[in-house]
Amino acid sequence: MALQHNGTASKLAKHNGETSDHHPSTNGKEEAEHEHADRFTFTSEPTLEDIRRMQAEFTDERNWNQFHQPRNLLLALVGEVGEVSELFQWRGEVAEGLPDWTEPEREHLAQELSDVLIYLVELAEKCHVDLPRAVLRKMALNRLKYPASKVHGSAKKYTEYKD
Ligand SMILES: Nc1ccn([C@H]2C[C@H](O)[C@@H](COP(=O)(O)OP(=O)(O)OP(=O)(O)O)O2)c(=O)n1
Repeated sequence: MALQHNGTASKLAKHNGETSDHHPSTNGKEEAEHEHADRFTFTSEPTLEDIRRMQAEFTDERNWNQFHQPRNLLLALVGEVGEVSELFQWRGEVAEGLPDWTEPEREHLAQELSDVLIYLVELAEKCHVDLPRAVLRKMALNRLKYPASKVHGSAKKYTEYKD
């Protein structure tokens, strides 16, 4: 299912029995503060492993594995990030949900972000990084580096905190 830009996908995901990621919090107040009634959510599939497998099938069918070494994939990834940047270029700040964007513009963005994800997943595969596991480890590190009680409401980098 295509991802949608407003509450629709969120409601649809919930309607389908899917729930968004839940991170346990220590008390109900914190929970209430973090609760965003209409926060956008993804559908749960395909997983990153599904995407890895589908892209592997795509490249195998075309005998393109010979071109998909880590460095080439990194360059392809950066190129696609550039294409995402082009869509935002010269527009000024853009509000969440991209309210002023046309449907073709939204679809173009969805395609370019998908290209980024596809190359990112394949780069991780070719570097033998188990991306879903790695992101859990990294998020755990981020939580340690930026304790909510210490940094709440501040966007300073962790090196800027005196302690
Ligand atoms: N050697 C290639 C070429 C393409 N693709 C796949 C992965 C990307 O999802 C998409 C990239 O295709 P293009 O290079 O044609 O880039 P765009 O789709 O962004 O087209 P354009 O550059 O015209 O916007 O196709 C791939 O895996 N390996």
